[in-house]
Amino acid sequence: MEIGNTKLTEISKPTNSEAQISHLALDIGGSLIKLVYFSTNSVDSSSSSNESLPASNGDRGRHVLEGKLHFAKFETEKINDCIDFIRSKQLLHTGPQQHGASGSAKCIIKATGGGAYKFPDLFKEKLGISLDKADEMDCLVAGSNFLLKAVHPEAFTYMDGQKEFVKIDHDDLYPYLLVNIGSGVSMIKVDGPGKFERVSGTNVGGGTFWGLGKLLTKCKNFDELLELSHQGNNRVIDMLVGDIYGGMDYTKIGLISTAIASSFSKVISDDKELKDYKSEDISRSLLRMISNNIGQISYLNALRFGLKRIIFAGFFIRGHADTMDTIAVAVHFWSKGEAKAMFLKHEGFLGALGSFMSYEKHGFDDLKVHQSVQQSPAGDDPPNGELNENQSIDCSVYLSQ
Ligand SMILES: Nc1ncnc2c1ncn2[C@@H]1O[C@H](COP(=O)(O)OP(=O)(O)O)[C@@H](O)[C@H]1O
Ligand SMILES: CC(C)(COP(=O)(O)O)[C@@H](O)C(=O)NCCC(=O)O
Repeated sequence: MEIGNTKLTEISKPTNSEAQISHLALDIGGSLIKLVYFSTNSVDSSSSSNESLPASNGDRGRHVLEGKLHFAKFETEKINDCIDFIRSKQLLHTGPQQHGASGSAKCIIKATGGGAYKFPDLFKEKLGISLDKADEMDCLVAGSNFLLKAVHPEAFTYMDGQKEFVKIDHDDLYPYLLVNIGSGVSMIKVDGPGKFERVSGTNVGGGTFWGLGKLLTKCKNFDELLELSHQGNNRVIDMLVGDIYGGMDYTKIGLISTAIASSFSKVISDDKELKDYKSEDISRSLLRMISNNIGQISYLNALRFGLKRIIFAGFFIRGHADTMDTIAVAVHFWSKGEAKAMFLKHEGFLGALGSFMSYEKHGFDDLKVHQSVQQSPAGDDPPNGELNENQSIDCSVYLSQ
């Protein structure tokens, strides 16, 4: 299936049997840098590679590269690790160059996110590359549409600890609400390819969870904080409806006794200090507070525009059961089951994928990317049951001659 017309430059032929890496694109966010790059073993030639692909009339006479899309991420504060990675993987060796120009032509890499504005000099100085900026919202939407249309299994619902993959009907994809939970949160109404409006956002996002968590616990990294929340009990910190109503539900307004009436409020009446609370409990309360709040604001925005499908993405989610459960329950509760929360396997890479695909608008060749994509390996989740958002994607890149 053709997903986009991507204009990139030609890729130099491999000199050995090693994978050739090319077409690097970046999303440099407030918290994390995300990389997407393509690698191939087979560089064609129109004849040989085309034979191995489902030949449609429009594909005849094109060069075809079969390979994989790879994903990687780094903390933005450790940007030098990212630069070392790009250097060590030789991600720039076969990167985009001006068509017809010599190897010494300017090396340009597509980049989105705030860091594309903040760090151009660093990339120039350390790697000799220029960052070509792609708009963050454009990229998020392009990446989301790509994943929803071309990758299966990718989108799933999560309810009562069960994830269920959803095959999306291409004719029934739009409109939907895209909620990207990064450092902050953007809510985007998507009406079609490249047709969207950022309708809302909130500054209480993934960065808030990590920032407050770092202050209130001894956690040294995000994953540790997230992991702790698994073992925590938020009832120690949060005031529940039952705490206020003597153990009873408030049935008239639809609140059961175990619903959180007020996040963190139990600590007010406790004669305790921060050190007396377990990090596990703090982490869990924090995670539920932030996730529930985002779920509720998302639902309200879906309601504003009559949207039934809400796609949640961004690295805050991390395929984490409690996060997804809280968001899904919030959407279900507030919409009385009318709206559905959906999540993505490659949740954190929407911007980077969109950045990758944005070469079409600024390249020099008429190179087209057809992403006939399967998961690699075929749709299996890793044995520990965790969703592996870093899983590579098999695909084919078609270059017009
Ligand atoms: N290793 C990590 N370090 C920091 N934050 C992480 C990490 N993994 C996940 N996160 C969460 O993901 C958020 C960033 O998500 P992301 O979609 O990459 O947004 P941004 O583009 O703002 O960097 C962080 O605010 C934090 O909640
Ligand atoms: C400014 C941002 C688009 C930057 O994206 P991020 O790095 O957080 O992924 C995002 O943080 C955001 O939408 N913040 C919410 C701002 C608001 O609507 O109040």
